[in-house]
Amino acid sequence: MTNEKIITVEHLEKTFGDHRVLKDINLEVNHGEVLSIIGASGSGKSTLLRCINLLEHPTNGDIKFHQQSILTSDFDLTDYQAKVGMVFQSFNLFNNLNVLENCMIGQTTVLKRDPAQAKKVALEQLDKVAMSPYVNAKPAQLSGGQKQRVGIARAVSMNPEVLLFDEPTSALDPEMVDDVLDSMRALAHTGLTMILVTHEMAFARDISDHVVFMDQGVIAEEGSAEAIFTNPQKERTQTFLKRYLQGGMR
Ligand SMILES: Nc1ncnc2c1ncn2[C@@H]1O[C@H](COP(=O)(O)OP(=O)(O)OP(=O)(O)O)[C@@H](O)[C@H]1O
Repeated sequence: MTNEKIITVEHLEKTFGDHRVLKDINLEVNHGEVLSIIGASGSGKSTLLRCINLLEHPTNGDIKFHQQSILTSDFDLTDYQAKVGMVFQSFNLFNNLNVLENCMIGQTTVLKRDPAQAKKVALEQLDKVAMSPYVNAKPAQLSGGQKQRVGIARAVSMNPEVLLFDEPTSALDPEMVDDVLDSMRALAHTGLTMILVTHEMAFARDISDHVVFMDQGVIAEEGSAEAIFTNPQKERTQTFLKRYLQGGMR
């Protein structure tokens, strides 16, 4: 990890109708950092992540990528969304394409890589998530965990600077979760900058450099994984984590 800021969120607000979902969010993510965003359901975690890659447009405030606002009219959104990839809870694979094609299409259309190069990269990344035997399979033939590992291989094939994960294991059967977490752990060890929204507390504690606890649209507490999980200062954080422990923390 370095002190080079990749993403900076300043006074971010997001409102849906008259529902203020995000209130004055401020955040910095450094190169090589793994940031986990935790918090109760509905606290605004996914909305924050979706604002960071502009799947949602912020109502107020700013988001900077390498110190440059991503909200200006001349900002190259396609380029940004290639550099800041996303792994979705619901996989978002193309059902009519096979596994290999799913991992090639962004490379050939957005990055303009030639198909041979795109295939080489896709096969390397599929191998890393143990999906090489399934290159010709269609998504419908795969388990949820397998689909998510393809989702990770597809995202990494784009050679992103930052990878966002929006609850990547919450749609999976419990026995599939560990394989996906192992793939994410391996990625974190490569030094990739990662921001994840997760309900997997033990995993977040294990791999995060920085943890943000959200409550009702605000960052209620943030700090190192050690500080948040072993010595939370705010009562809201303590209550949230206690509830998780009682529910059987993974
Ligand atoms: N497109 C939308 N239109 C209206 N309200 C929305 C929209 N997206 C999110 N919300 C609302 O914003 C609030 C925060 O949702 P969000 O999905 O960000 O929470 P979360 O912390 O990620 O929750 P979970 O852990 O359950 O996924 C919720 O009340 C949700 O209903």
